[in-house]
Amino acid sequence: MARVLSLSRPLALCRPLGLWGMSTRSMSLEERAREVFAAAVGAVQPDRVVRRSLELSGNRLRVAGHTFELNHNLYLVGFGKAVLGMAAEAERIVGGHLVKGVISVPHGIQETLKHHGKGQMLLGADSRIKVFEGAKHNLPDENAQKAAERIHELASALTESDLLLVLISGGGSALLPAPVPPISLGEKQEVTRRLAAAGATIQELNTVRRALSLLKGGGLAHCAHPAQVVSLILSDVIGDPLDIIASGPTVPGEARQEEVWGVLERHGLSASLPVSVREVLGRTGPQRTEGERRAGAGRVLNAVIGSNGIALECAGRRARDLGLRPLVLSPGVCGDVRSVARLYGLLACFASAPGAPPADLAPQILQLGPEVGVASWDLCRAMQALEEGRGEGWGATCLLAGGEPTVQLTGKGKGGRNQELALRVGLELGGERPLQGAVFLSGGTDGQDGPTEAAGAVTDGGLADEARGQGLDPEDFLANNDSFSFFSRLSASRRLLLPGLTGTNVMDVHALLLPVPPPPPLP
Ligand SMILES: Nc1ncnc2c1ncn2[C@@H]1O[C@H](COP(=O)(O)OP(=O)(O)OP(=O)(O)O)[C@@H](O)[C@H]1O
Ligand SMILES: O=C(O)[C@H](O)CO
Repeated sequence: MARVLSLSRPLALCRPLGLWGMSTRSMSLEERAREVFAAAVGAVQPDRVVRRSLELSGNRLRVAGHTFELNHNLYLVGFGKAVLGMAAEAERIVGGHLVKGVISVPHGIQETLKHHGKGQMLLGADSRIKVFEGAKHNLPDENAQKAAERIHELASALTESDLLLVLISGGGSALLPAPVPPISLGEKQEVTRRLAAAGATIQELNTVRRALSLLKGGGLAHCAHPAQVVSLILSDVIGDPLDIIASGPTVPGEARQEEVWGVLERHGLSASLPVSVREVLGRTGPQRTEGERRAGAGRVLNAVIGSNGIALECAGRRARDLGLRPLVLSPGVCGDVRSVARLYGLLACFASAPGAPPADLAPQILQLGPEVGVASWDLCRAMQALEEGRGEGWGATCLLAGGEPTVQLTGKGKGGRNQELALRVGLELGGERPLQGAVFLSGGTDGQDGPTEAAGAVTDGGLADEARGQGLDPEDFLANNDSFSFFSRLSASRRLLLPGLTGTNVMDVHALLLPVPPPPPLP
């Protein structure tokens, strides 16, 4: 088995950002929600996650509890949206031993990071790492394929005394296209595009990609054998599954043909595949011998160095510093934004009811759990903590969650899942019995929500009245998936979350700030 590690104790490095030093008492709940989000994003900055995972002392490199000898035998490859910043930091730490490197990063990213003043995420002029930009619009293209070829060449030339540092983050699949011959890049693009359009999940999409690629599904580790491979992974998938993140190029495992065909059939592609794809999928027998597979796997260390869970833990720390009572619900929230919004609305009612919460609330909350990827156990734990919080004398509770809900796109408006979720939660909080003071924030940690310049939005129960007072009907905007236009036109955009491109991506962060409920009315 390849060694699989998750660095789950990053708390010493949760550094507060932003309005640090300002008296927390003078901050509104909305300001605190924004600070908590900034802390979540700060905790998973590419340079920071690499800094806390690589420790060089003399010629010894320590990674995730393992030590490797460096002797000008280090090579580096990487692919993903956050990889430029990861590579810049890695070179600062181990550059003295680095022979050469190749990374594949999104089209235009160097210019964008420069423009946003993120110089620490750029490589120096004398860098030994060659940068390829490609995969415009997150689709594999010829530039990304060239990068994949260089990465393939570099890995294939390594020897037993070499160490290959692999930097991986979300978006890595599109940035490392190496179709198994005779599949052409165009054919692979077509299969991926059709699967995505048919609504395939990232697990399904990457199950197919692993089977059609030379480098995915452990292919890169296989090429690098007999060198030692160390992968540092910034996860953008719920549950941090190593074989799915960027399609697992350093996670050995044979493609399970039935699973691949199952996905293609489910999404109506199996009867109309290109001949080349059929041929590759029809090949029988293991493509690598068992001995090769075992040998390769033994020299691979995969370490998750940044994830939504880590971002939430650090956000919780910051919430505590800001006088809030942190409560992490789950880093695995998924499902339709309508159900997710309903869940947060119900949890807010549960927390805010004067005296004991109404008896019918807990069953309704538990019933929604499976639809939104949250285990009953986590919901029970959260409800218990909310009840206990009433007697503890803390200020507001900051309920934190993360993940990647989905939006059913039926309209033609401009928006993103975070803005749509925030709008829907705002309406829930202002429902039949408006909840006073509760604030909700939803933001994409990459700083970009859908095709908009915002990361998300902050709302509360006063949203609907505020909008109607300005002649805006929230329901009309929702019906057209037009949440960005809604928030742009409302109160001079003050509810939008606009951090700019952050250079990282561990999916979305949700923060529901719940003030202490009023005491029950006197009998
Ligand atoms: N008008 C809209 N309203 C709401 N959601 C939208 C709209 N247009 C696109 N989206 C959603 O935005 C998402 C795509 O945007 P984005 O690139 O931020 O997410 P992503 O593909 O998951 O990328 P990443 O993982 O890098 O965040 C999809 O979930 C899509 O449904
Ligand atoms: O690159 C990919 O495959 C997705 O971002 C999931 O990691």
